[in-house]
Amino acid sequence: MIEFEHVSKIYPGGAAAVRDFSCIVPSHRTVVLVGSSGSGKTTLLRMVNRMVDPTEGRVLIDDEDVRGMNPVALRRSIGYVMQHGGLLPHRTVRDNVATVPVLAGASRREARAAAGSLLERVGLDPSLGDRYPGQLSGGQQQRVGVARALAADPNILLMDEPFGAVDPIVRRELQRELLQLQRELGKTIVFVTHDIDEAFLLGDEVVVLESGGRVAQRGAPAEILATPASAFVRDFVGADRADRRLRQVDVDGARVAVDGEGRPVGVLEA
Ligand SMILES: Nc1ncnc2c1ncn2[C@@H]1O[C@H](COP(=O)(O)OP(=O)(O)OP(=O)(O)O)[C@@H](O)[C@H]1O
Repeated sequence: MIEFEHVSKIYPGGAAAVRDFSCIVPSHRTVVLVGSSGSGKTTLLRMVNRMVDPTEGRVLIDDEDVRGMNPVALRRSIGYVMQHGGLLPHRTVRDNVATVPVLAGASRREARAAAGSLLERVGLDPSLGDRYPGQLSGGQQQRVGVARALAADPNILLMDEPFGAVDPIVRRELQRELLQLQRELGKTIVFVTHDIDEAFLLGDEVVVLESGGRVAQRGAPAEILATPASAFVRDFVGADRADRRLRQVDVDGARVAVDGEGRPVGVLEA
């Protein structure tokens, strides 16, 4: 479990990036922080692995204040996936995935062998392990980023817009694969995005942020969609969007769901 307890962050000479934010991320669940640019999402995420220390408040992992933990050991024990993969360009894919386990004391041989099965797990042919990151597509690089984050078998995964830089079709694929992985692995995931559809797809709980890390609303996706807490949330989640406003029409005895513009989107089951 991760707990943000009244955290604030004021960067030197800057306004508050985050002000008095509290949130609990239960173990084995996915919490998505969603908000527009500058709402403090990355700052919050980095408080968990101490890449940023809050100016006020505390972050606890399983009831232990991260501030008392060694930052290097902490970072090695938490998986972190960044928007552009963050891969080391001069190391092969296999060595990129093996880096953290080797730093943590695994033998190079063991770690490289484990890297092969991790690549398979994220849907890559292990033969790609001998390439350099620059020789992979954007989607493949992001998969390697996920494999690398999983390499030390962390309980916690931090994901910062991990699928932001790939085209919509590959993005959809990566999202589906993450859902499948999460069903198998049950990590505690904090996922940052500015894409509300991605948030609704992946989050057990979604936290909608306004600027300064202010919580506009939190809850299960269906709750937020059904009862937006403010005009800001209603607008942000597109509650009035035609593709969100479904209704049922009867066609030849079948119940068909159509969107706000009357386009059919599916058939309702009995
Ligand atoms: N190192 C820093 N020094 C000063 N100000 C910073 C620093 N990092 C972030 N900020 C400011 O803090 C605010 C929140 O930034 P943050 O990166 O957390 O937002 P974000 O929601 O992740 O945005 P984006 O979606 O654009 O990545 C912004 O106003 C940003 O300019």
